Amino acid sequence: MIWQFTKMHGAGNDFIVLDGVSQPIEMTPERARALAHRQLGIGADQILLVETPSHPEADFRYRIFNADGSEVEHCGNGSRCFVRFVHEQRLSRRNPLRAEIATGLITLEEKEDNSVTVDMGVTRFDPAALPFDTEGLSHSQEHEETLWNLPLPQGGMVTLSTLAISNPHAVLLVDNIDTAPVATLGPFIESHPRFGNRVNVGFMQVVNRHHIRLRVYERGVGETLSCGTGACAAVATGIRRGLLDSPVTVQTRGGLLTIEWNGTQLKMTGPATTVFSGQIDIDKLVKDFCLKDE
Ligand SMILES: N[C@H](CCC[C@H](N)C(=O)O)C(=O)O
Repeated sequence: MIWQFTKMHGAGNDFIVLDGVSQPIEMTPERARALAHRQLGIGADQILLVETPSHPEADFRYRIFNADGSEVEHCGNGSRCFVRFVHEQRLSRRNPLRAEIATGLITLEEKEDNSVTVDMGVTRFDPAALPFDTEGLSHSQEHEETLWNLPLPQGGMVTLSTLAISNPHAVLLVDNIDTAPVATLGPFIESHPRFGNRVNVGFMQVVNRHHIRLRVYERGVGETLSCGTGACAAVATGIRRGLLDSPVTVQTRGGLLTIEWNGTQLKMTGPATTVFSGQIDIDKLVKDFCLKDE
């Protein structure tokens, strides 16, 4: 079966976007892994699927698959590409759009300056929202935020805060993201047994009260150039810790995002870029992909 696709990125976080409204797309973990594979497939951090909604107030359903094939609750950078794609493909001229995600509705708007603003939906701070097993962990309180101390295998511990921007996030404060142990601590925390659905891991450096630098080791992918929900998680955590004031510029390796948070409403503004469109024989791709030695 031939699928039309469009390759896009939001601040360097890259996606394969599929129109599941005009063409019959049945996504499986294996198909997502094959499409996202950097050598054997098209290559991407996530696959974004546009579908007809089931929610009466939504214009479209927005589904997200990580490079490891896992389907997840939200993708912030992807949501900006989602609305750009819907408009460019003339699936709708409505602006702003309402998209149905796993935990409810989000509102997406293309701005005059070509940026995109997204109302990111529900933000929850209780460990059960992730889920995160805090049994037996020491913790401290910093302003509104609870900081958990996670023991490290080699001794010592790492302090993190946790929240759900629909998807699960753990955020660590570091002095300098360029020397942060993202490659070691990232995977250790991402698949730590205390995180029942795994977790995205953000390393945040506070530059001033309106500016942070951020690196994210993403669940199901690894380190990406940028993570939209990770930027939201870092800013919400920083504000609750009394370190930041809204709005905050989030400097990622892939570009700048602006996050506004008033304690309930979380808004993200940033770029969305279309790189190229193409088509692929999905059955042949999966067949070839399965031949590789793993
Ligand atoms: N890896 C994330 C999904 C993509 C999030 C990120 N690409 C963003 O822009 O929010 C997760 O497993 O929850």
